[in-house]
Amino acid sequence: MSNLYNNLAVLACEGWSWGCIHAHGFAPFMAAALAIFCCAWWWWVMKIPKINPPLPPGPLGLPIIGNLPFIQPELHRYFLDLSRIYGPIFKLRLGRMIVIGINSPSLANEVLKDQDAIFANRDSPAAAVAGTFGGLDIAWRSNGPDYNRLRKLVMREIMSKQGLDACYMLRRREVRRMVKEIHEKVGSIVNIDEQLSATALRVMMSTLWGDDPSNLIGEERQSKDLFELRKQLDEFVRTFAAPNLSDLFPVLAPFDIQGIESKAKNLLSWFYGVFESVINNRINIGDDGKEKEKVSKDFMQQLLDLHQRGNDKSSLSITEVKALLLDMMVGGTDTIPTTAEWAMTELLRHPDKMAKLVAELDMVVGNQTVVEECHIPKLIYLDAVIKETLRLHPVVPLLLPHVPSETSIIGGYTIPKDCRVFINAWAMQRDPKLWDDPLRFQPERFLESDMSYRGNNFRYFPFGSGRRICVGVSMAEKMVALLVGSLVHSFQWGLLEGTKPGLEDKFGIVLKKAESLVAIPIARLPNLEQYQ
Ligand code: HEM
Repeated sequence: MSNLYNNLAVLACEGWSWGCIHAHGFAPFMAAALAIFCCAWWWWVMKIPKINPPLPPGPLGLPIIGNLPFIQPELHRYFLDLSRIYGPIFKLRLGRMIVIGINSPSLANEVLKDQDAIFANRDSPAAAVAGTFGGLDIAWRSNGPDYNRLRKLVMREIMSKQGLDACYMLRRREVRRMVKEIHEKVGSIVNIDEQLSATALRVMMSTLWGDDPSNLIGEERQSKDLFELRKQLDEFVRTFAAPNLSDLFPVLAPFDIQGIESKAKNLLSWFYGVFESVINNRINIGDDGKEKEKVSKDFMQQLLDLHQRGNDKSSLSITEVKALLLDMMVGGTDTIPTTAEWAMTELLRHPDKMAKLVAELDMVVGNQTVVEECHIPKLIYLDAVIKETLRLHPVVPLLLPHVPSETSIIGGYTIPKDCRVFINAWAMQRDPKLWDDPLRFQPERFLESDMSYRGNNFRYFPFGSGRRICVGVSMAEKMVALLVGSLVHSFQWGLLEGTKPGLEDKFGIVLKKAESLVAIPIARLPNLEQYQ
């Protein structure tokens, strides 16, 4: 986003300096232009229809572009600052788009619970339409019967306990591979971010389609390997996050001035190629009875089973299968490792909490075996550590934008149909009015509480709430616990002399750490086999 703002700033400054240099000859012209501009502004402000009840308060913008030039790139902080000035509900205008910011549990409750059916819509940005098979996935699909069908299928068949249990061995294999890789580096500096990101990507790939990811792409392995996939995924997310003039000024949409839609299409066809070859591979394997037996029930198999149900209500088209694969890959590959990295950061900053977690792991898991998913329900302190991490560092800080399907009233203000509503979970989860000593990392606050990830309490909802709550909650819960539990159980972690990991974040679709976490591992477990 900052690029656009920088460009706007540069344009403004260039225009200004040009005006100054040539000021002599152009003074009357400039005065006339200024007068016309003021009239246009006045006309524009007056022409805004008076709505009753009014729109929420917010900063006054410029004609046509609205508040666009004044937006700060760290949106979660900027929205908090605005709510300090204008109150817990405020409005911005970006070109034709109205943005509503929400920063109080009672208003979040109105949007995500009382009026959930109205606010459960999404309006796919132009890049999402181009980049997700026309918005056929879950994340960008408008609310309605098709969305409900797709979501129910995924929740019932894939994210259910049985669905997730069916591919546990695939998750386990990749986590064990990470532990082995780190063990080869004991005593030296390890980039925890790199280890977690590579593992999460492998986990997502093997969970999605089972095989060893490096063998996936067959002959094209050299060019489309894991790193290429990572690069393309990053590019995909960047393309979505880029502010697009087509969204702010729909009249410009046919021209795709920034080339964002065509880039999204190119990326899509790259992923399309990968999925196509994986699906064909799978269908071929499926033809061979013997091979079929070997294939674990990964997501791909489960989705293809749904596809093969033909015209049944619960069937999926092959395009929907691909759109869902992309959704899962984008949804899971950044959020999970980023959360695990934040948890490790907080633990390394708080040796007393780390010691408590080590004690719990030693008691529940012991030192003769390794952390397995069956241990997770007994690891109460680990659960509290992850909950506290997601309170302070919710990786999707403003949720995804909710779009009302009809004009409605929230907090006594009119919220127009089709505007974008951003709910600042990050700010609420750090609000001193809602939490004692909110900036302190204190997992113990979750030991006595019944707060869950299900979005039933609007002081704490890192996965969102209502119909649009994250579909990957159960998978994320298992994966983050397995990753953090395995890192802490297998190694004792030290920091470089005189350093302490920082807490600075950088805003994006996923709120990441500004600097990667590095630390030095020492093996804790007695048997070499525990690292194989
Ligand atoms: C720590 C990990 C994760 C966090 C904190 C997280 C958080 C979120 C949040 C806040 C939303 C938006 C909810 C809303 O708009 O109200 C969301 C949506 C979504 N997430 Fe996650 N997520 C995580 C992991 C995952 C995983 C592992 C997957 C899939 C494998 C996933 C797939 C999705 C999808 C498809 C949506 C769109 C749901 C819809 O629009 O109906 N997420 N997630």
